[in-house]
Amino acid sequence: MTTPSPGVSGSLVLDAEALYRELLRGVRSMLTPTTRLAGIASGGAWLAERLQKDLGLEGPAGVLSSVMHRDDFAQRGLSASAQTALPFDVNGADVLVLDDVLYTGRTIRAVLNELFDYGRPASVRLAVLVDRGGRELPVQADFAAARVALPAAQSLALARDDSGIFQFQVKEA
Ligand SMILES: O=P(O)(O)OC[C@H]1O[C@H](OP(=O)(O)OP(=O)(O)O)[C@H](O)[C@@H]1O
Ligand SMILES: O=c1cc[nH]c(=O)[nH]1
Repeated sequence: MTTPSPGVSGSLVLDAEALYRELLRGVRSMLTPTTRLAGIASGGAWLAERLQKDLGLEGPAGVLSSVMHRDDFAQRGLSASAQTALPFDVNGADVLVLDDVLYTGRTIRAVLNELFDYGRPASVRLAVLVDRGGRELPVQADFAAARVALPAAQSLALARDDSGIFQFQVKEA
């Protein structure tokens, strides 16, 4: 699955800032007056925070942690990543979940469980910077700024430099 997208060319060249601009465009087109943003810790939380500002939305974006519902909790245990913080009533909310990378879909399954611990949203949608394929669960993004086929031996994570500019870090597993 490889779809040419802004910021993606050749084997693997990802311009995270170009992808962010594409994500901003996509999320803007998805917004309704009742949409609430919630980013998945940690990469998705930075994204949601920046989108919240760039879209001129009031208050902080929500943060969702996958930690308590991960299916590999027994191996990983509690990590130091951010805790869930949802500055809105989840009951009846239209939640737009943000993440940097969608891979197996296991993180999304875990954060949906986390979200539903806080209430019963009216709707939940998902927007990501990169869908790298490799799904192990029936999960899909409503919007992906790029779709690339990445070898299982590589991992991709969003990072920020000191001035807040996004970069992708590609690591060999
Ligand atoms: O679809 P999946 O196979 O679950 O993978 C995608 C998740 O993996 C990465 O998070 P990671 O757990 O590495 O944490 P991080 O955001 O703190 O880097 C990424 O940020 C996604 O949240
Ligand atoms: O629940 C989860 C989330 C991400 N990755 C996993 O292996 N399990």
